[in-house]
Amino acid sequence: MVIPNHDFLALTLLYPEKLTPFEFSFAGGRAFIEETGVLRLEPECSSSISLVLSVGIHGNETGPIELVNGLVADILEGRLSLGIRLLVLIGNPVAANLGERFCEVNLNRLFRGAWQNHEGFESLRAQCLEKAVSDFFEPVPEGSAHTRLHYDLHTAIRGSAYEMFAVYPYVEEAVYNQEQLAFLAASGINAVLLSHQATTTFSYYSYLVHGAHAFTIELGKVYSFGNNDLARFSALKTSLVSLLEEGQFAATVVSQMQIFKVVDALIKDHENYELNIASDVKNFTQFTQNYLLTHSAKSDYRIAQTGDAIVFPNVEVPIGQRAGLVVRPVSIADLQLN
Ligand SMILES: O=C(O)CCC(=O)N[C@@H](CCC(=O)O)C(=O)O
Ligand SMILES: [Zn+2]
Repeated sequence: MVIPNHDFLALTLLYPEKLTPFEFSFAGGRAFIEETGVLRLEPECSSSISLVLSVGIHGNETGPIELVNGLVADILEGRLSLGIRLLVLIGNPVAANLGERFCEVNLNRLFRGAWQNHEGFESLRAQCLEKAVSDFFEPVPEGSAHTRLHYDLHTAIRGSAYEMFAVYPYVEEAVYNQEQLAFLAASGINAVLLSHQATTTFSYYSYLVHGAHAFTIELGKVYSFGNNDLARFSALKTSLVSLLEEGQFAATVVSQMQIFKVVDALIKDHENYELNIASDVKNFTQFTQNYLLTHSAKSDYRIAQTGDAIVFPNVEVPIGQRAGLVVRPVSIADLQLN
């Protein structure tokens, strides 16, 4: 059996919950469907890079799914010659079929075993995705000369003043990887948000548990299937093609990237929690000191310093979860790079 029409996305959406594993050969390697939405591609040649490309962790974030599905078809049809190990994951096919961010619970809050506190499809899926990543990285010992990578591609609910940006998972020692930042810059990523704490996101899981260079990458605003302008991802596509074919990291100067640190996480603390911004306010919109950003029966949040900005504002979350981040620009010259 092969993937009909080499369309991994169509097969995944046809069998959104379960798929019997199968394997087949393609020019230059062997392909393994391990589960629905889980495709491992092993090149014939030896490789010192293992890359996880995950998309659709939020089901309605379709642009990255279409981008990566095109790359898979290019590999299977011989237009792209695979030179590295690759695991492609379509995260939440059930929610993708519904055009929803998630069904019962946000999948990107369920990693590092947090799925054990929940039931339903997303809980099972987080467990399945963790296993897929563990199995994929297992043959390449951590700390060897082998590079483990995980790029988790998303799109944001709102537009962004920096259209494409990456979330750098929390790094306790605050030393950031220059080669990865240069790769992101060459891929059209304009800004990087330095995470301030441990989380239960997919990229943080791969960083913490598997020692991978791992990032959540936001590729502009969310659109439904068929309505994405894939030309907007052309810089990322070019970088990914040279990584997939030659194992080379595209690079450009990082000095143009805007770096942000997190000042505060806004936690929804009451049913009537309000964000004092219009629905079309973009990510990275800045405020002046003392601006009343959030209000609830339990708390008020005022901007501490002019220039502080909002990212990921969203009050449609359960009480206790993040309703946004307040971030502050920092100079890249002040970061410790290795
Ligand atoms: O646009 C939004 O409000 C959310 C976009 C999104 O899904 N972002 C990720 C970020 C994950 C991270 O912090 O690494 C998420 O909220 O899961
Ligand atoms: Zn997302």
